Amino acid sequence: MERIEHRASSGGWQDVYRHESKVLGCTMNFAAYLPPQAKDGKLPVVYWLSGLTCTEQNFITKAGAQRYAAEHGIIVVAPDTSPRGDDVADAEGYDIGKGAGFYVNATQAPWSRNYRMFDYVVDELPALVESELPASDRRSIFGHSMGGHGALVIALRNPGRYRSVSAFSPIVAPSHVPWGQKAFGAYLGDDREAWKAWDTVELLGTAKEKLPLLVDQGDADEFLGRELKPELLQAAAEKAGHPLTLRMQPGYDHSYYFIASFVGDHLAHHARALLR
Ligand SMILES: N[C@@H](CCC(=O)N[C@@H](CSC=O)C(=O)NCC(=O)O)C(=O)O
Repeated sequence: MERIEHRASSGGWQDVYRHESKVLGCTMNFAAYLPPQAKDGKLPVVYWLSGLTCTEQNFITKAGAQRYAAEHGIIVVAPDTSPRGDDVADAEGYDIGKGAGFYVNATQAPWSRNYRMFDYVVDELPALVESELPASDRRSIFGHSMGGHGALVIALRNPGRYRSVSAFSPIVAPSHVPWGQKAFGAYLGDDREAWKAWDTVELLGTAKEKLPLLVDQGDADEFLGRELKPELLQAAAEKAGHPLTLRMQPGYDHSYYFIASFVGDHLAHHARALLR
């Protein structure tokens, strides 16, 4: 892999790397914040998954996470949100195609050729990070909106792989909301049974590991009633006896101003799990 950005930040380094992804069949960028402690040995890693329209840049330039990662001594890795490049399938609209990979493994043409973000985030990216950076195999995961959905689904489908999970304004029931129905119909096809394996509220009923979920949701979020529906997560967690801390945050919208306001709490949550 090649380092394409290298900036001093909070005593460490905010880097961006470029590499050839075998899983996605294209060239990908990902961001990695290396705190000052990284010069002394391997550190745990928190993976951040961004939302619709994002690249690896949104989180590193808007969330202000570097100072908290430096305080705790954890690496933060933020991948792009879809495969990229001129040969990769795309479609009209910000909520499908490039920038909208939904962290699934697509089964339908033309998407199935490149859109395998689940395998990329779960396997290929950590293998690369843990071999090329001073990173251990202690992992946590969090994300926002489409990326919050991705973080929750990935943690629930991979018991034992992550020490903690959290989300900002996640799409908790993609099978039941317009963003998810559009993406899943395209990437996974019309059989709604196949969608259940990629839907947090469905997965909670059969989860093998009761990893506690931390979720922050702004009550002034413009997508709250139509796309996010945290009440469905609350009901599913209660029914399954799955530990959930759902914090409704008064006055906050869907933006990175919201994420920046609480990212310190989320990194403290992950540091407690990763460093004990
Ligand atoms: N109206 C926007 C819709 C896209 C948007 O709001 N994207 C969010 C994530 S939404 C769910 O995944 C985002 O993180 N945007 C990037 C940012 O830096 O704020 C549009 O049309 O673009």
